[in-house]
Amino acid sequence: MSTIHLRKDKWTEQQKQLHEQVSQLPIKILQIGEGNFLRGFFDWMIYESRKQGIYDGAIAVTQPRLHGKPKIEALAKQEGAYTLVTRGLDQGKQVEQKEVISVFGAVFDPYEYWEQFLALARNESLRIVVSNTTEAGLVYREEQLQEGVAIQSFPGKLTKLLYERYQIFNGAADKGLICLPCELLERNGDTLKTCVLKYSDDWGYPEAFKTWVVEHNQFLNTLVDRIVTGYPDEAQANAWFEEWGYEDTQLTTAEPYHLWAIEADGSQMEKILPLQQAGLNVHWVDDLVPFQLRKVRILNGAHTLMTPLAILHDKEHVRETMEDERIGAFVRQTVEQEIIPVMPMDKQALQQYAQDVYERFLNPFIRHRLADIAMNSLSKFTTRLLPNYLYYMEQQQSIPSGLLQAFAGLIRYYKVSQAEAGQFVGKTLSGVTYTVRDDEALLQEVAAIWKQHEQAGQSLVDTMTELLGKTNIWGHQLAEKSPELAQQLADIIEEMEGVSHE
Ligand SMILES: NC(=O)c1ccc[n+]([C@@H]2O[C@H](COP(=O)([O-])OP(=O)(O)OC[C@H]3O[C@@H](n4cnc5c(N)ncnc54)[C@H](O)[C@@H]3O)[C@@H](O)[C@H]2O)c1
Ligand SMILES: O=P(O)(O)OC[C@@H](O)[C@@H](O)[C@H](O)[C@H](O)CO
Repeated sequence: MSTIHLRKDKWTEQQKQLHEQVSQLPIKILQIGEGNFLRGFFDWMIYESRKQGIYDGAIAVTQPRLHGKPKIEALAKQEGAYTLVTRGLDQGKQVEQKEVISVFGAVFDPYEYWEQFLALARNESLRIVVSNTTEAGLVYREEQLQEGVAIQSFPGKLTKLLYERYQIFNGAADKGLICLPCELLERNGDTLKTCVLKYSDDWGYPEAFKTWVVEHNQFLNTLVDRIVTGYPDEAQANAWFEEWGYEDTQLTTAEPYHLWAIEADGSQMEKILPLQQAGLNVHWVDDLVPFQLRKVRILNGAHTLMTPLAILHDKEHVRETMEDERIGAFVRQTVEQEIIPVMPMDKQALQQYAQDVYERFLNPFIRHRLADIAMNSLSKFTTRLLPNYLYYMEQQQSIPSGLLQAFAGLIRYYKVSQAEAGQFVGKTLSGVTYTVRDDEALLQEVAAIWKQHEQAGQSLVDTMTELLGKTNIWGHQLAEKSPELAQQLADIIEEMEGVSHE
């Protein structure tokens, strides 16, 4: 069967027209991240705005990691066009909508085409930089600046791009960019700005440049919310391809619900990015914190809570996990009794939000793979659940048993060994192999610690103590901060494994 770009006869007239136009439009947006989420969220929003004739820019999309090359190449091969299927319940009504999205005016690998990346700096139309590189990608990591060699990290690449732009336009006030990071980190815009300034210091960029960065560029704090489930299972994908008359390796699926809260002056921003005008659920707000706390702690917190444990129990999807009597109840109880009580907000509204979230998790049309959610679980646990755990301990003077259980699940999930270069595998409680995706250096560290337990006979408690001592993972010296934790985790893991105590 032919791929999507070879069967435009199967597209609607509007889709064909918008696709033909996109290569003629000025590039107004640089997108760092080719993943499912941005394609099912931001790119869809731009497409919706284009459809209504209220946005006339194209996006240059690049991948944030060297090894994302195959994906960006696959997207480029199909002329940047891909299918998005939105399925689920929308205000109680069942909806299923299929759209060929076409918003990319350039699709390229920035590592191979570094000059093309830097050339974006001199593009006068460029206004926005949008990113989603997961929490692991929005970090500062020391890097050397080498002439002609691509910067590895996302914030590093952005710094270099901004510096080029600053030089080309002599620090013109109107040439600053607006960054819209979508990474689920609290105050993601502030974090990005801090990284840019740190790289500027490292690379000896002048103070005047840093002033320009701060005064004439915007690093907006944003909070995204939409469950984007990516490529569906093979049977569903094949059934659709049969029906549509073309194949699409970049097909992605999403729920109808979407929300984007952005800390910015909406009256100004809508002139540049008319998202509210397009009828999208976008909120320009003065204070993102309430949106942030509610969503990251409850929705993402619940995902982070359930994922390692559910995978260890051979579950594959969120819905079946929520439907599982034991794990489903564990998730609800932990959210309601350990997460919500320590949040400084109206508890009743939070409990209602949690109920809505469970409904979204139970969406019968969505198959949200735990394996996808599991990516970079170490940093997610550290940013989403660990602060909650520590705060609960301090505030309530007791152990939050659900969060502790989730912590033990996380650590047991990371009982990995290196299968081949860059690939780390673990085994579920019933012995099924799974692959863990996380920062390679961290995985190596964790695998080395588990190896001492597995092969050198180190006790489980000592192994836990060593793991808890890793401040680079937890941001705290947990072994010292909470001396009893190693024993508690070891007990839970032993119980999980079915090892009886003497
Ligand atoms: N899929 C969703 O429903 C959804 C919704 C909201 C937020 N998110 C966030 O998006 C992330 C997952 O993205 P996705 O669903 O598009 O998955 P994906 O696997 O399709 O894409 C992940 C993207 O992040 C990049 N990435 C991963 N690790 C990185 C690292 N260490 N450094 C730099 N880049 C890295 C990948 O190259 C890719 O571009 C999660 O962190 C999640 O919090 C996802
Ligand atoms: O990788 P995470 O944990 O940040 O995100 C996985 C899911 O929690 C995430 O994809 C949610 O579905 C999304 O954040 C909903 O808005």
